[in-house]
Amino acid sequence: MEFNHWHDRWEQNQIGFHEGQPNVLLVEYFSALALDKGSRIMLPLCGKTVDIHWLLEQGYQVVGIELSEIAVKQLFEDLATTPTITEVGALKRYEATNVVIYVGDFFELTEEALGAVDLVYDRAALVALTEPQRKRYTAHLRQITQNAPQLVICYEYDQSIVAGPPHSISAEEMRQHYAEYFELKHLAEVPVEGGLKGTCPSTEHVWYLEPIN
Ligand SMILES: C[S@@+](CC[C@H](N)C(=O)[O-])C[C@H]1O[C@@H](n2cnc3c(N)ncnc32)[C@H](O)[C@@H]1O
Repeated sequence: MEFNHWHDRWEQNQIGFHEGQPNVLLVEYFSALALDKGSRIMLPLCGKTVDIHWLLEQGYQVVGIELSEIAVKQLFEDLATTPTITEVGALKRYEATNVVIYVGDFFELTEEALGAVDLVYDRAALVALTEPQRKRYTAHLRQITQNAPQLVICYEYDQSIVAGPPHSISAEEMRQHYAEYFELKHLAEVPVEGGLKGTCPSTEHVWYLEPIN
């Protein structure tokens, strides 16, 4: 059912979540992480985000996973590069210089297929999922990335006014998923201009999750 929702949205081009420019909070807060050039950044549930272009331009490697092959085909068209396509278990692997994107269900992605990751960048991934899925998602993400640090951008608002996705993620929920494994650094809270979906007052939050060793 959830899969159909996202496939339908891509087929009908109902992708209001897709930003036509690099995410402003990514651009503002990324440099503070002082990540070495060439580091490998994972984008779960990546869509065809322009953030991938921006990260590549900054000299990073990108690995992502996205359910919709429509999105992944459009991403490589936008990147103006022809990927090599192979099959890896239940997933398809699109690869070009410095970028690997898996097509399929995030929960099918293994640690072996993913490879080493220096940072997870989660923009609109956690918020895309229902509460039971979020518990599975955070556990699986931690496992396949071996608790790599994360930059997380998510929304918070009164979920009784607007139904998700995007779902509202409170600080308490972030702690429930991650506080056992990471120090949670709250980098910013920014009001969403005009409210969520143009109606509901909302804030966008930026978190940095630093692994506890
Ligand atoms: C809200 S969008 C965000 C996309 C991207 N992160 C961005 O910022 O534009 C969520 C994306 O997750 C994808 N998705 C949903 N469930 C998924 C799953 N189980 N595995 C992989 N991708 C999934 C959807 O197709 C959709 O493109």
